[in-house]
Amino acid sequence: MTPMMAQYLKIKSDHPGAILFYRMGDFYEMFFDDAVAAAAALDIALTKRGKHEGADIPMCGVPVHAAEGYLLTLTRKGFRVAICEQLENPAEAKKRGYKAVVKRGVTRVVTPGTLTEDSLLDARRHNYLAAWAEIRGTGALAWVDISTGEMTVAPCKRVMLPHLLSRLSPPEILCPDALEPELRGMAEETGAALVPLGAASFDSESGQARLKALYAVASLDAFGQFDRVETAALGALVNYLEITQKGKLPLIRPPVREAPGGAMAIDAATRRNLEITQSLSGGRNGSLLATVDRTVTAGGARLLERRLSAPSQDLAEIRDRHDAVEALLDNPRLRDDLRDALKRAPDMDRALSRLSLDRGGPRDLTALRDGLAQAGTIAAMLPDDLPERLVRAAQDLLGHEALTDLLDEALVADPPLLARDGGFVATGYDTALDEARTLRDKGRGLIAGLQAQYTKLTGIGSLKVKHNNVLGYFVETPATHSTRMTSEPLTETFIHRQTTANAIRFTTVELSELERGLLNAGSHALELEKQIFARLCRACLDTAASIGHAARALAEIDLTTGFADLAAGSDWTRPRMEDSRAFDVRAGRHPVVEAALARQSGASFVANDCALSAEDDGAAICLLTGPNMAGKSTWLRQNALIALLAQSGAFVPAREARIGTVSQLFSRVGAADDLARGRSTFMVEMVETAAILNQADTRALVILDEIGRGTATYDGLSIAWATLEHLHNVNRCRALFATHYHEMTTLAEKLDHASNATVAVKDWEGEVIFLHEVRPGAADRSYGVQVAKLAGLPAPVIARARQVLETLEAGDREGGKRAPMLDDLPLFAAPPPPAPVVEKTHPAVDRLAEVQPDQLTPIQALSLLYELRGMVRDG
Ligand SMILES: Nc1ncnc2c1ncn2[C@@H]1O[C@H](COP(=O)(O)OP(=O)(O)OP(=O)(O)O)[C@@H](O)[C@H]1O
Repeated sequence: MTPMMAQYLKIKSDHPGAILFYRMGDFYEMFFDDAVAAAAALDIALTKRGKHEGADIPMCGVPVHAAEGYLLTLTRKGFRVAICEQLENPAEAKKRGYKAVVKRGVTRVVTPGTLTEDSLLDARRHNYLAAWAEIRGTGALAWVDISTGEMTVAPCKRVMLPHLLSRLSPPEILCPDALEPELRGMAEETGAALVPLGAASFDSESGQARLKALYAVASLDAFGQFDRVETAALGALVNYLEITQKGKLPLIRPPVREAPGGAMAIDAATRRNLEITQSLSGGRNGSLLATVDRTVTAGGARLLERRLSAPSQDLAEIRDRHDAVEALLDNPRLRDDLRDALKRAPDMDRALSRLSLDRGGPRDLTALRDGLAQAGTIAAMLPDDLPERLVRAAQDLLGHEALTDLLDEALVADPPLLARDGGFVATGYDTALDEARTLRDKGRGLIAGLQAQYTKLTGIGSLKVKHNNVLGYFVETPATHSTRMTSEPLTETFIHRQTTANAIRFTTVELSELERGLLNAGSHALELEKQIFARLCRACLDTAASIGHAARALAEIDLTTGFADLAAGSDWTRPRMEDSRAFDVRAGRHPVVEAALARQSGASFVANDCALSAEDDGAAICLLTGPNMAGKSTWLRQNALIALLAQSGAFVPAREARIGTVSQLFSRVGAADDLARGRSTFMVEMVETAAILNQADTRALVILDEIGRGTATYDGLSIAWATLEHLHNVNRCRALFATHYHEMTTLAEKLDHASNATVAVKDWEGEVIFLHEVRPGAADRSYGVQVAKLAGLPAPVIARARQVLETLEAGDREGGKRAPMLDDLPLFAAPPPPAPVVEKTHPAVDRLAEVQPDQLTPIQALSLLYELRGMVRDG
């Protein structure tokens, strides 16, 4: 075995669960199974290199300069990648002996939850790493976004874990290895990679020690009270970061404990149904988030996603948010100015995080310089008679003059991406650097001057002084001059280096000396720039906490301005929030459907009321019936979204709204297939309904859309019936219930707190016209057949359906004789012949058909002729 392969195998054995990117010069190489897996995942060529134990060693590689793209693909596919770098250059290794292998070591393990590079992240979304801990039946989930430094922990029961995961969608979840089998299915459902760790990672005592060390504090009390299981989850996160970042810990803000009951509870199915951050087709387009997003900064966009994913239940907090939106709504000039200024504020959170991990570049420094300068400008724009929330944000933006002055003085306006090549420190900032640069530039000038000197000496006009990475500086002439150049007296000056097909290359003593001087000056300048870079990074990291506050304040101002802009542009209103169980919306609209209608056809959305206030300790249930396509689902969802938007801090698409805070939001749609989970349509529907009936409290808002439709009519009706009774009598919550079972409308008479509503349509010459108006009362019929006709079902099928429907309805009228009547309808009767296409004939032809020529007098015949001609002329 070669010494290099021995080194590879040793390093690989320390990282069994990751693909090892083994640095060899300008490439990261992969070997053995890693190579096979990576070649398939990355669609690159699999080759071989040497033999191990008699068999070929599979190998593949990616160029270092393009590695980020490949890392992205691998992490998206759920792989972890250990980056193994050369820790010395080959010359240093050679000093140890001819056969010495270059020292290598893993500098970082790239995993889906620990990304920081802009190119690997979506700027407008969070990227969370989560850890689940359990101690004697109590559980806690902790999560951190290392690209922004936010870390949170929440106590959580195991049954509620899927809901929390669906809110955060972390790409990677850590868990104690003993729990892995139980959690695997759950992780797969959320699309996360599950990483089992040994029990030691989750030990609460060591967790506490790790956290204390991280924040350099003697006790965690200053950050709040964390119980054992919460400390265990937080400690596991920190431990994992230590392992993957190889001791270089990112900047992490003190953990925030999310109290149970702080956020409106929304489970995974509800999130899917309401298409809050993702549409049913999977993308962001068509979601509520995409429709209401008017933010102009990445931080603002991330905050919006957080707020919509976890609306508040805290009345004071919600009113506070609305106050701020209202103030900016009333001040359009200020709003426009703020938005213009915010557009120029870079993403400081992510820049800071990269700097803390030594992964930053000069552009991260200028992001902080420009961001903090912009923060100052924005603070100056905010008058101090604004609501408390905005005044507080304005204060957080201030106080960074010293750092901005420093960065301003030290950096050029548009620096290069990497610190490696230098060229980012401004002239005039550091005298030693300026001198080194002058020397370097002078050297370049002198070398350029040599060309003229040598042209004169040789008399060869085409002689050039050139540079490449292999030879450095050299003199080149066309090959035709080779004899002259390699004979006396020119050989006294020119030393031959290389002959190519067309040219011949030389060096000279003078050129080499100048080059050495230039290289020395150049590397000295570079060294100085690197030192300055490190100093500037330290200066930024020393004030990291207050930069973080400024970044958060910018996000808050951006979100508030965005909400105000949305309210102004879309005619939204401030909801009146109460500590009650009111739900009274006047002229409400569905923001996403309204926007889609405006985009597609320019049609306007019909606004509808919803009076669903619950009194005393009773329920408030509205049973909605109405034809297919009338707008039932739209109405149901728009009311859920109005509650969600209101508690997120936004205004709502309605003329007026009075809402008592909602604790839990549930939304279910009957019968959506879930083949991936191997459950039948109906099973899914029932599991989800059961979850609501078991959990909904009196402050919940429940939306059930055609529950029961996935089974036979009578079973479905019975289940829907019993479900509604349970919601009314036991859960006693606010609920909207849409159904096609008209039989259920009688329930409204039987139950005290239930009412009927319907969506109006007009029947016009057998065609259905949708009015989209929700009114009190029950629907008379479904118009399913008419809707089917609109959808283009073949005419014979429609005709047959009408026939069946009439028979069934006749049976109903005669008192439940449904079955016998159906028997009368031969099931396999030949389909009725297609209705003959009746072409409308001209009235003149009809008139002519009536004529009996034998009974006409000549005069009558003549006048008939005139009459017919008249009819034809009139058209
Ligand atoms: N208030 C409204 N104003 C204008 N158009 C509307 C309104 N409500 C719904 N629509 C339009 O009608 C379409 C159908 O609405 P929706 O899906 O809510 O009907 P539905 O009654 O639930 O139908 P089904 O019973 O077949 O599921 C929507 O896609 C939308 O284009």
